[in-house]
Formats: sequence, C-alpha cells, structure tokens
Amino acid sequence: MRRKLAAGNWKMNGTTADLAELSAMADAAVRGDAEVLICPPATLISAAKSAATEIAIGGQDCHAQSAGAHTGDLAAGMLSDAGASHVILGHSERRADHDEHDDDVRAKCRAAWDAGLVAVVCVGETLAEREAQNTLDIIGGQMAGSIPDGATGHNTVIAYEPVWAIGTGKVPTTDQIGDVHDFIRARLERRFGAGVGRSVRLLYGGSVKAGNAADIFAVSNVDGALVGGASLKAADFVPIIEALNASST
Ligand SMILES: O=C[C@H](O)COP(=O)(O)O
Repeated sequence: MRRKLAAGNWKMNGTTADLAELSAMADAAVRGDAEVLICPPATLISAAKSAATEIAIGGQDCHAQSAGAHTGDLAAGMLSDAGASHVILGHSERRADHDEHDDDVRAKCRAAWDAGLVAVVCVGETLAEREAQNTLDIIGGQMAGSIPDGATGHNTVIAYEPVWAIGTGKVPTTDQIGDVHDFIRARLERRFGAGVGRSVRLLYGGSVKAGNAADIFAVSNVDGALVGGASLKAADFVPIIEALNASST
C-alpha cells in the first residue's frame, strides 16, 4: 500500500513571514493519512522544519558532489543537515534554466540517496513533444536516463509534470494522466521488478488546484501531487491535502 503524498514546491517564493502558512497545512496533515511535504527555498528549510514538525520538508535541487568549490550550490548532505528529508530533482525549470540533462539528474539522485534523502524525480513532455505524439517515448527516456539503478519505494518518488501544464492553468485530461502514470508504473515494474515497481509513488504536477484535485487523485496510479502555485497559501493547499486524504480511504 503506497502512502499518498501531497507535495508543495514553493520554487523561488517565500520568506520567513510565509512560514505562518505551514501551521494550517500541518493541521491538515495530522487529520489524515497522506504525507505532506513542502519544498521551500533552501533559505527556509531549517526554519520550516522547526515551524511544522508534522510536515516533511524538502529541497528543490542539490549538487551531485558532497562538498567542494561550487559557489552557490548546495550538497544533499547540507539539505539533510538543515532538516530536509526529500529533494526535488530534474524539475523542468531546472532542466530549462540550468541546462540540466538526464545524466545530471541521475548523478544528483545518487547524491541525494547517499545523504539519506528521498529523491522526487520529475519527468514530463513539452507541448511540441505531446503534439508530435512522443509523450511516452520522452517519459521513458527521461526515466531511463534520470533514475539510477537502486531505486526503491523508500528512496524515490516520481513526479509526472507535463511542461505545458506548469503554471498555465492547462491540465491534461484524466485519461491522459492515467495513460502516462500507467506507463511509468509498467516501466518501473519492468526495470526494478514488480515489488519495487509497485512501491514507488507517482505524483502528478501541473496546475493542480482545489477544484481539480479530487478528479486527478481518482486516476489510476496517481499517488498524490506536486503542486506549485497552489501550495504557497494554506487556503489553497489545505483543500488539496484534504482531497488526497479523502481519496486514501
Ligand atoms: O513543481 C510543481 C510544478 O511545477 C507545478 O506547478 P504549478 O502547480 O504552479 O502548475
């Protein structure tokens, strides 16, 4: 049985004042079975963990090496030391803004595991790739390239985030989400075996809101969501947590 996961990615948003939002999110986490994860900017990880111990806290990226002369970068062990238990890797914004490729993501994933972090590995197609009917090839390639051998349900979560759905208000149909999630599950089972393949949680991300969350959570092989904009405010994120809790029963 996979535990549902409501994950929020604050991206480059938030200062200490915004930690006040965590209190109601923590209350919602305690009310249900779903795990709640917030990935704030790294500057807030330590304070966020202290502010809401009921919520898991994560980073948004890490370096592939454990230390060294890499100005501005953060090692996975530093995120862990600050209170993080998870780290998002391979987000399409990192792939686009920082020219990250699958081999970079794979190396970061190993670094995250070495530091004891759960890697939340993002995959997703662009609109052009979907329109060219290449979605499953793209997802399969990203999975093969970004996820190292050794993935388990304990150390890895996969987030399917169609690039064209991020921050746009456009959401794939539930059939489209289901097709991709079923494909990801099948690929995991083929590569890692049925037991491991069935244990890895699969999140959908891209314009998840209170109004569409329940429909998305009813889709086959959707174990939760990776939420951007709607995770910044408790008023927006708590209903998503509650929709996920309702779907767990
Ligand atoms: O990591 C989160 C995703 O990029 C989704 O962002 P969004 O919910 O603002 O569309």
